[in-house]
Amino acid sequence: MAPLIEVRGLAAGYGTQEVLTDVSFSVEEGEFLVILGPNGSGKTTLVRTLLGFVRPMRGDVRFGTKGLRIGYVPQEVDTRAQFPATVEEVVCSGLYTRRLPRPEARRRVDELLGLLGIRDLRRKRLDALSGGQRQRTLLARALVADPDLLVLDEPTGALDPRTRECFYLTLSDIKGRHPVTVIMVTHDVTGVLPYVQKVLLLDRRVQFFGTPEEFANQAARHYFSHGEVACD
Ligand SMILES: Nc1ncnc2c1ncn2[C@@H]1O[C@H](COP(=O)(O)OP(=O)(O)OP(=O)(O)O)[C@@H](O)[C@H]1O
Repeated sequence: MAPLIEVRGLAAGYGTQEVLTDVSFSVEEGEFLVILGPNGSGKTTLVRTLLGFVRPMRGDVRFGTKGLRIGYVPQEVDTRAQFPATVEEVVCSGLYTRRLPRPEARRRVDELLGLLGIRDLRRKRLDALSGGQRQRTLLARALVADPDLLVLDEPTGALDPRTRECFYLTLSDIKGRHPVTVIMVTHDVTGVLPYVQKVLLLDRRVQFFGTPEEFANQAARHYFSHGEVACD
């Protein structure tokens, strides 16, 4: 069977500036891939290229399935910004493109609120939540449309280690119930490794691509010795 996503010889960037060079890797259906790398190494650029927001300069991104449904949680920019919508409204907005009958939409929103442990917060405004609660809301919004692929760009950046662990556990639980492929960018190297099947270490080019076990044996020492984990 063809991989869900296959990236071959990809070069991408902005204007004439090439940020990514010769990037190749693949993601199988149902896998959890984590993208690691120092600040400015091109992780967000790679994610934005996969999503079609940045056009490849060379090479290509191939999807094994047509009409793939994608849920996306972008990098959090301003955690204190005013956001006058409730948790329920934000989660519901993930269904705008789905044209579901109202009872079905309500059922899905309620299921996700329950799964992510934020049902009690449904009438609260997004800007009145803690970082962890807000990330759960955004994850629920991405999941409510039942995506085949979930793309998360540093979803745990603002979370303390315990809340982060909780986030990964919730994600694993959801992956156990819904067959979803996950691609996640993070600086939390040690925390995320137990939950993933593949690791991509990026520094404008692919420095490593393989299993977490291979990463721990071959690449992690090099990565830590360069102090990259310090950016976390
Ligand atoms: N919209 C843009 N226009 C021009 N250059 C950009 C743009 N976005 C990112 N860049 C540049 O591309 C390079 C890679 O940035 P990118 O955000 O992909 O890295 P990153 O690995 O996600 O970084 P971080 O870990 O800090 O989030 C940087 O040099 C950045 O300045």
